[in-house]
Amino acid sequence: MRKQKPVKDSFVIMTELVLPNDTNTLNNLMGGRMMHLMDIAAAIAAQKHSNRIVVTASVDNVSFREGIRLGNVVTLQAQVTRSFASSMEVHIDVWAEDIPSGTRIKSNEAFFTFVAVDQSGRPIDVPEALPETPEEIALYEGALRRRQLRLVLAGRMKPEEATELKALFAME
Ligand SMILES: CCCCCCCCCCCCCCCC(=O)SCCNC(=O)CCNC(=O)[C@H](O)C(C)(C)COP(=O)(O)OP(=O)(O)OC[C@H]1O[C@@H](n2cnc3c(N)ncnc32)[C@H](O)[C@@H]1OP(=O)(O)O
Repeated sequence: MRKQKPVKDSFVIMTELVLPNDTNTLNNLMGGRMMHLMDIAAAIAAQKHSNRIVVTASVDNVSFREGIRLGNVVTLQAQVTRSFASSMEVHIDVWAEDIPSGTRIKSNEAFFTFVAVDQSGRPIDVPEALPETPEEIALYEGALRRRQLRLVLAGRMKPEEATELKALFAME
């Protein structure tokens, strides 16, 4: 039987200060720099779940809703939502805080997929993920649908095999 682990055991919180080297000419945090931070935080969550080396397989849509300013404190919170055979979906929330004014805004969120690999880079099975809270259960239940969508978009699944997606769009 596959080992089981509560999703909360993978929780990661990472805090960074936006410095001049991280910004564009408008003093906003550059998107690529933010993606880098998100990749690291989400990868650590996947490693905590799998106790394995992980590689980033894909990143779902990331929209930059609000610019993050020079001097802001960026907080990233990542947690595994569900695991499949060797892959894990990780949800990540990004917050920006301006400490002098006491304001804190949610900048963006995203889903990353990581694959656990052995020393030769071959995919290897990971523990099952157990959601407990209502929020964790909602993310767990949506994960199969999101997996099918990203695999179809990556050309790794035929649309007709995406049963969860078909059910979503099925008309009475
Ligand atoms: C020694 C330890 C030190 C630790 C110290 C601490 C470090 C502190 C942390 C810092 C960590 C930084 C982490 C950065 C991590 C990178 O940036 S890694 C670099 C970027 N990523 C890569 O180079 C990955 C390159 N791609 C690959 O290696 C292979 O395509 C993959 C992803 C392993 C898949 O291999 P494959 O042979 O195609 O395998 P296949 O059996 O078809 O699929 C395996 C799984 O991948 C899934 N998959 C494949 N493609 C996709 C896709 N496009 N979308 C979603 N899922 C996919 C499949 O659905 C399948 O899932 P399961 O059904 O098994 O659950």
